[in-house]
Amino acid sequence: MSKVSGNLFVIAAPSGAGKSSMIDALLRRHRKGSMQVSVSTTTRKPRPGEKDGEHYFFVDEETFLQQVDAGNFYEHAKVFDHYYGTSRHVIEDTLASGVDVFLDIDWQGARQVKAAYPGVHTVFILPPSNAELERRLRIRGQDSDEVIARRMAKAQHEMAHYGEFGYIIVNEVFDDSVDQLEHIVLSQRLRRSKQQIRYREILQDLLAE
Ligand SMILES: Nc1nc2c(ncn2[C@@H]2O[C@H](COP(=O)(O)OP(=O)(O)O)[C@@H](O)[C@H]2O)c(=O)[nH]1
Ligand SMILES: Nc1ncnc2c1ncn2[C@@H]1O[C@H](COP(=O)(O)OP(=O)(O)O)[C@@H](O)[C@H]1O
Repeated sequence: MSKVSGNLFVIAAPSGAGKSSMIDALLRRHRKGSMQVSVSTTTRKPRPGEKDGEHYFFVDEETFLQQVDAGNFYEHAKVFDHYYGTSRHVIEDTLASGVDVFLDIDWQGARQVKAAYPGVHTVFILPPSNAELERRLRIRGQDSDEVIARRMAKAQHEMAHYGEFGYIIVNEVFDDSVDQLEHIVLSQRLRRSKQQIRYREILQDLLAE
């Protein structure tokens, strides 16, 4: 029988809640390549320090829409002013190779993935308070006051959809939050491999008769 396939996780959060730091910390705990974050394609411009193919694949709008027409995206959405999409073949090939995949996407993308792939596990990360969210956006030091005010307003839209997610993590104490995320990922992996072993046993019995 084929190898146990990877699990698919959607991880969403308002900007500044700590999602990237948590995913990075989890990947550092599991360096053997058993988990990976999908790199999305976007029409937004790269920020200083962002590398094409590492943070995003940066394309213009025409190229993005051609890729939509060609069916290259597993899901795509316009998030405020820009298009974002998840590459179909990367997801399918990576999962088939037994690696768990994390999608860092917004609530609109999460809805599409749930419809296309009912086995997906969805996680929403919340900050402990609005004041702490704003503080984290400030300590990150990337944005002006105006951009921070915009992100805080966007956060309200994003957080309104928390109820559509299967798991909620309130990222208060950082290491505890990474533990919770790790627990979700590893327990789903164990569940899947147990299931697969059980199927194997049943099939062996059935085919032997
Ligand atoms: N639907 C969808 N959303 C995405 C994708 N990639 C990124 N996003 C979301 O787009 C939003 C903006 O991301 P980004 O431009 O990196 O800005 P920031 O997260 O606000 O710093 C975030 O909510 C991301 O989770 C994708 O492939 N599909
Ligand atoms: N639990 C936490 N307590 C305090 N600071 C945190 C916590 N989690 C993340 N941070 C900090 O908050 C800022 C935003 O985190 P980041 O991972 O960039 O957020 P996101 O990817 O959700 O936009 C970073 O400076 C990060 O170090």
